[in-house]
Amino acid sequence: MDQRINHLVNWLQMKVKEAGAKGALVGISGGIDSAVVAYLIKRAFPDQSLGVILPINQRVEDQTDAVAVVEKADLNYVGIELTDSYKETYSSIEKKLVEKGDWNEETSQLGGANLQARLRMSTLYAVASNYGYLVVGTDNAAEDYTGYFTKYGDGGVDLVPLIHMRKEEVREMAEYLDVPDTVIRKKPSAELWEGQSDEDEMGITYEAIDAYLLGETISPEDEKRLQALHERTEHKRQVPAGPPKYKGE
Ligand SMILES: Nc1ncnc2c1ncn2[C@@H]1O[C@H](COP(=O)(O)OP(=O)(O)OC[C@H]2O[C@@H]([n+]3cccc(C(=O)O)c3)[C@H](O)[C@@H]2O)[C@@H](O)[C@H]1O
Ligand SMILES: Nc1ncnc2c1ncn2[C@@H]1O[C@H](COP(=O)(O)OP(=O)(O)OP(=O)(O)O)[C@@H](O)[C@H]1O
Ligand SMILES: [Mg+2]
Repeated sequence: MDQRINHLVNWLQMKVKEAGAKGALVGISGGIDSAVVAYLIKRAFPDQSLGVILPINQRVEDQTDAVAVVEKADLNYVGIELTDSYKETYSSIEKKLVEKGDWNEETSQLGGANLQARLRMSTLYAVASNYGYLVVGTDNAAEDYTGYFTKYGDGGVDLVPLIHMRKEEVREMAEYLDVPDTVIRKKPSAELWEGQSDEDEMGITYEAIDAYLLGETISPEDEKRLQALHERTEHKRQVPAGPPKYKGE
C-alpha cells in the first residue's frame, strides 16, 4: 500500500510541477473520497496544500467530520459558507423562470443539486488561483464508470488521482492512511439533498460496480443498470463535442 500511495504522491508532484503550479487543494466534504485525497496532497505538498470546506445546508455531523479529516491529516484548511450564495442564486433562477411560466418542478431538485456542485467548483477555482494551486478531484473508478458526478461540478477539476481505484480500494487506502473511522464507515452520499445515498440513486451497489470493474460476473439486472448508467453519461467523460470543420468554398 505504501508503494501505491507513493505512486500517487509522485504523480501529483509531477503534474503540479509540469503545470508550473505551487501546490494543490481539494474540497473536503466529510466523506471518504475527499479524505483520502486530503492525505495524499498533504504528503505530496506538506506546506503547499489546502482543504476547502464548503457547506451548503450541510449537516453538522458532516461538517464535524470534515474538520476531523483536515485536523487528523494535518492539512491547512479554510471553511467558506456557501449556503446563502446558493440560496440566493437558486431563488433568483426560480423566481425568473416561475415568472416566465417555465419553471419545471420535476427537474428542480436535480437542478439545484448540480448548482451546488458547480458553485463549489467555481469557489475551488477562485481559491486555487489565489494560491497558485491546482484543483484535485475525488472521482473514483466506480463514479467515473457510472458517470455519478456533476458535469463541470465535482467533475470539473485538474487532476483525478483516484480515477483507477474501485470504491473498495479507496476504503483500503483510507484505512491504511488512518482516516477517521466515522468517515470510513459512513454511507456514501453526495449530500445534495436530505437522505441522498449514492447506491439508492444509482440503483446499484458499489460492491456490484466494483465486482464488474474487476471482470467478475454480476446479476443480469445489475449489468443492465450499469450499462445504462455508463452509456447515458458517456458525454461527461469526453471533451465538449464540436461539428466537423467546414470544408466548403
Ligand atoms: N448526450 C449528451 N451530450 C452532451 N451533453 C449532454 C448529453 N446528455 C446530457 N448532457 C448535458 O449534461 C447534463 C446532465 O449532466 P449533469 O449536469 O452532470 O447532471 P446529471 O447526470 O443529471 O446529475 C448528476 C448526478 O450526479 C450525482 N452527483 C452529483 C454531484 C456529486 C455527486 C457525489 O457523488 O458527490 C454525485 C447527482 O446526485 C446526480 O445523480 C444535461 O443537463 C445536459 O446539459
Ligand atoms: N461540503 C463540501 N465541502 C467541500 N467540498 C465538497 C463538499 N461536498 C462535496 N464536496 C466535494 O465534492 C466531492 C464529491 O463528493 P462525493 O460524495 O463523491 O465524495 P466524498 O464525500 O468525499 O465521498 P463519498 O462518495 O463516500 O460520500 C467531494 O469529494 C468533495 O471534494
Ligand atoms: Mg460524499
